[in-house]
Formats: sequence, C-alpha cells, structure tokens
Amino acid sequence: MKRIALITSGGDAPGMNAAIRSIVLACHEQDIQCLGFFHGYNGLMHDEFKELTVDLVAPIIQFGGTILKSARCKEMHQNSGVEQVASTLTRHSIDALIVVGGDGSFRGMMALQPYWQGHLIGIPATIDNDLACTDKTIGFATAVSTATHAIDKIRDTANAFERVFIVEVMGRHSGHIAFNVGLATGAEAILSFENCDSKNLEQVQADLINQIQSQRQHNHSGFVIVLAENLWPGGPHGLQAALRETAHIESAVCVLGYIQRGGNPCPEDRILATELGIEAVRAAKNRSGVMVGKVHGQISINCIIRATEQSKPVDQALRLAYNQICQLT
Ligand SMILES: Nc1ncnc2c1ncn2[C@@H]1O[C@H](COP(=O)(O)OP(=O)(O)O)[C@@H](O)[C@H]1O
Ligand SMILES: O=P(O)(O)OC[C@H]1O[C@](O)(COP(=O)(O)O)[C@@H](O)[C@@H]1O
Repeated sequence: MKRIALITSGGDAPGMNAAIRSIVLACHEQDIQCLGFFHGYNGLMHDEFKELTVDLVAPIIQFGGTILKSARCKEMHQNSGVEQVASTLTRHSIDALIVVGGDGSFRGMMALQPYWQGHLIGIPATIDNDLACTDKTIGFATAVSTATHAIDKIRDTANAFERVFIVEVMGRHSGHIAFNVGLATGAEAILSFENCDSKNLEQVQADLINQIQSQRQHNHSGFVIVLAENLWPGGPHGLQAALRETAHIESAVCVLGYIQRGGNPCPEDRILATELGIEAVRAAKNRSGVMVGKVHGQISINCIIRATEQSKPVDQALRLAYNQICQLT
C-alpha cells in the first residue's frame, strides 16, 4: 500500500483532528503517503487536497473541528457525483480511502463501492453516537461533557429563580446525548425518542405537567427538562407554549446547539481517535467496506453496512436508572 486518501465528512466532531494526526503518523511509520482532501466528499469531487505531513499534524490533537474542514455534499446522492469521486481516487492512484464521519458519510462509502476498487475504511465520528458496532463514536464524550457543564450553569439560575427550564440538546433522531446529559445533570425530566411516544405527546405533556406541579408542592428548586431535538412539534418553544397554554406554567428555553459540537476534545475522545486512526491504517492494507470501532474495550472491525443499518438504542441500563431516579425524587 503506497497512498491513502483521507476525508472528514458530515457534522464535525471533537476528536476528528486527533484521528487525522494518528492516521498520518501511522502512515509515516509505514512509508505510506497520505493525501487529505478538504470539505468531505466535495474535496474528492473537485480535487482539492494537500499532502499531510507529520509536521502539519503534530500540534493538532487538542483542537476541536477538523483541519480538513467538513461538509455535506449533495452530489454524492447521484451516480454522476459518485463517479467523479471515484475518478479522482483512481487518477491519484489511491489504494485506500479513510472516511472519518457518521452514518451518512458511511453510506457515501457504500455508494462508492461499485465504482472504485480501492479499500474503503470508516472511522466513526459524530457527537450523536448513533452508529452501531462501536460503544462510542469520536466526539460523543466531549459533547456530553460540554452539555453537562452548560446545564450545570443553567441549573444555578433555575434554582435561584425557581424556574422551569427547557434545554434542547442535539442528537438528530437519537437520544444518546439527551439520556447521558439528563442523568449527569440530575435533570427532573428527559424527553427523548426512547421514552416518549411521539404519537401520544398529549400524554407525555400531561405527565410532565403533573410532575412539575407535584414538585412545586414539595420544594422550591428549579425544574430542568432535557429535550432531544426534533422530538417536540415546534421544538422547545412548542413545548414552552404548550405548558403555558394548558397549565399556566412559565418556562425558559435554552437551545445548546452547536456549543455541543465544538471545543477541545476530552481525553477519552483523543485516545479513542488515536487508537482508531492507527487501526484504520492497519485495516486499510487488506480489508474494505469496514468500520473500525471499539466494543467492550476491544478494537472491533465490522462491515459498514452493519454499522449503519443496525440500530444502536440508548443503553437499557441508562433508561432504567433514569426511571428509578424519577421515582425517588
Ligand atoms: N445515501 C447516501 N449516498 C451517498 N452519499 C451519502 C448518502 N448519505 C450521505 N452521504 C454523503 O455523506 C455526507 C455526510 O452525511 P451526513 O448524514 O450529512 O453526516 P454524517 O456522516 O455525520 O452522518 C453527505 O453530505 C453526503 O455527501
Ligand atoms: O450542521 P447541521 O447541518 O446544522 O446539522 C445538525 C445536525 O448535526 C449534528 O450536530 C451531528 O450529526 P452528524 O454527525 O450525523 O452530522 C446533529 O446532532 C444535528 O442534528
């Protein structure tokens, strides 16, 4: 194997730079040239790249975002776009493409498979943690930590003003961030896809109102609701209006948004990214169509189809812990 191409794609995640660094260092050690293409699949489409050297990546492990930039690329949904990417890879005599990204980016790899003979390797990186075949994706631990610290601060105002707060967290359609952050901050309520029937939100709302009213009778602290994005019609403001209109409950809304995606990666993400980067280069020699992950503390290499198609539910133990805590408080 002489030449590897590398992209970061989809939502940026803290730890992507650590993965880039590790891949480049592993390539250097094995005399493999590493070309970094910019802006996800767009860079492969438009031949926008730079050779990645040890000097270039040496100081980046601690930084969020990605030095290769990231993007979403509409053209990849059409055969002509995929063919263009394949032709760039062929023109540069690339032996393997490593994609650092989420499930969408891996679907891009699957689309590329029929058009390109080189080896395709995925490294899971998304704050949402919604990829199977790995306990955690790169960026998730940092996002949980960032959101936890943010809600700790919100909690001070919630308590001081005895106010209900609705805090929206990211996760697209999965509740990994919501549940982990909700438990870590001692949120009074977690509203996410896994514990709310989206077809019966009226019941969810009625239960929530009961919970708020009964807490009000017993103590005078704040009430923090962690709400998963895309769950409630009209988002957190929709829920805020519903609480006001049905039960005269006033609340404050805080959307954590992109704060969760940025910032320096925590040690766990740096270490995970470093390990997966090294393993990805090793796998690139003789495997293709696989994602390198970590399951129960061990490196695990699985087919990208399985990683993207299989669902990864929020840990049952977390949900049980939340239910138990709710009963005790
Ligand atoms: N079904 C698909 N076929 C081809 N390419 C895809 C597909 N889904 C996603 N991609 C490519 O991967 C990019 C990133 O996917 P996206 O879902 O936005 O982020 P993530 O990889 O973080 O899940 C998309 O912009 C697109 O270029
Ligand atoms: O950057 P955009 O296009 O606003 O996308 C927002 C989405 O990206 C994320 O931050 C990360 O998702 P992906 O890693 O799957 O791209 C989601 O939590 C959120 O729903």
